[in-house]
Amino acid sequence: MGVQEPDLPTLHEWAGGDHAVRRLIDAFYDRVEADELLSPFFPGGVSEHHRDHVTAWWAEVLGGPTRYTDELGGYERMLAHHRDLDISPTQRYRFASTMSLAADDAGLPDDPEFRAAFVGYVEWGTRLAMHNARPGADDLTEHAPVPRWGWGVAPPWLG
Ligand code: HEM
Repeated sequence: MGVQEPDLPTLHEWAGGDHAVRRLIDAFYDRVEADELLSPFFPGGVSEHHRDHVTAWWAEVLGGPTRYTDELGGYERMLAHHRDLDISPTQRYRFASTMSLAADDAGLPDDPEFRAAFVGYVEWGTRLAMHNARPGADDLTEHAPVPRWGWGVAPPWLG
């Protein structure tokens, strides 16, 4: 999974590295904790443990360190966490649009190329999450690599 883009910075580098990804995830879950559609998924709030693990997932997806695969259980652990969550289309959309707002909160680069790649992954990932979360689903992809997202059709403007 993932397009080889050897001459380009990774999305992780462009975003500002691990610290920027952590700022994104904190901004996102701070909003989730206050959201009437999303907070019920996280009774008692979103733990440090969860924030750290999801940061590792995102850093890896964006082309950074592979800690989620190497130390945290990889795709299979992510899949296990979404099984049977029963995510509605309205909740999926709220999740995706909240990620976009969190990217602003966290001061991630706002160039159109980065944001297009970012929301492309958010749209893809949330739709897969909703699919994987159907109660009793028995047709899921059980094993896969953690995805590595790229710039797609609009690479960064490097002058
Ligand atoms: C781009 C989309 C998504 C990504 C990248 C993502 C990523 C992850 C990851 C990596 C975990 C496991 C964390 C760990 O290892 O401990 C997780 C858990 C979880 N996700 Fe997602 N997720 C996405 C979409 C969603 C959506 C749309 C919802 C609900 C609206 C959701 C709700 C949850 C919940 C409630 C857990 C924790 C479940 C538990 O602790 O048992 N996720 N997510």
